[in-house]
Amino acid sequence: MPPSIFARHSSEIDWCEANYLHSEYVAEYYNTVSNISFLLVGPLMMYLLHPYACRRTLMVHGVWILFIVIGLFSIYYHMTLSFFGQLLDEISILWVICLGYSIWFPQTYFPRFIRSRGQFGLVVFIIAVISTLMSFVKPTVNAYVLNSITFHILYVLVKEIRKCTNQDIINLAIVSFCLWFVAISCWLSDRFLCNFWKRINFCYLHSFWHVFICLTVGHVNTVFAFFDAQYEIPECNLQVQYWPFKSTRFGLPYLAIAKKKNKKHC
Ligand SMILES: CCCCCCCC/C=C\CCCCCCCC(=O)N[C@@H](CO)[C@H](O)/C=C/CCCCCCCCCCCCC
Ligand SMILES: [Ca+2]
Ligand SMILES: [Zn+2]
Repeated sequence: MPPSIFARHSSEIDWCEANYLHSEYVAEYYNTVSNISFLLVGPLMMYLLHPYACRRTLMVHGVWILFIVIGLFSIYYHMTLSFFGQLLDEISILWVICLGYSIWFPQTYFPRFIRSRGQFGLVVFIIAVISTLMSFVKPTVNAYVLNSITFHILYVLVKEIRKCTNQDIINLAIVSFCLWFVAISCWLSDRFLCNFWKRINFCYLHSFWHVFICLTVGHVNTVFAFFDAQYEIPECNLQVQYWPFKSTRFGLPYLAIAKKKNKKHC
């Protein structure tokens, strides 16, 4: 009988960190614990982006709720290394990317046959359903396909940054790129250079990936939310602020809507 998809180690991927070293219940301890970053950043971004979400769409909160879900599924996956955990982790990433695209993908790049953001969202939804079904076909390639979507995000980012004159946003885009570069280097290195890391007894790069990709998403989201707000809610006064030190450029960035007189707030 084939092993159950819920069985421990039924996933075909085993990350570099040694298994069951710190607990008999948790396969990869640091890879599991590092997902706390998703559970912290998700609710915090929901709180910080509430004024923007009220003005633009409450679906923005959906992205961060799914972000928390990624963290929870990733905890389950690294605790068990089960095939079911792997699929939950990857499918939740797919859906948060799709929701992100349907909210923030700039209208100027919509294909010609699409006439509104609603139609675009429907097309993205259909692609998400088809991709979810396809993710069962060859699960080993899922993570690579998901990572390659980043190149399309980068392409759109570069096109928008070329038109941008706001130096804060340009800096934020550069920081986002650097964070992503560190994140993907950790992911690839953990995947392909594990023997080297084992030799120097440092097998924690996948947990670093969790933290850096979490920070990348917080940063790049602020850049796309800024572009989007310029197009979609031009009447609003936009400001990039940082948590917890509002007036510095250090911390977690978010898009704030500066209050204007005679405008209704939710
Ligand atoms: C118009 C653009 C909209 C942009 C929306 C971007 C929304 C991205 C949201 C969330 C992605 C979070 C991914 C976290 C993964 C955590 C779980 C994990 O580690 N899973 C691994 C197994 O444990 C698995 O192997 C990873 C698979 C690949 C994930 C690919 C993530 C792509 C993230 C894109 C980030 C944008 C970078 C932009 C660079 C400047
Ligand atoms: Ca392992
Ligand atoms: Zn992971």
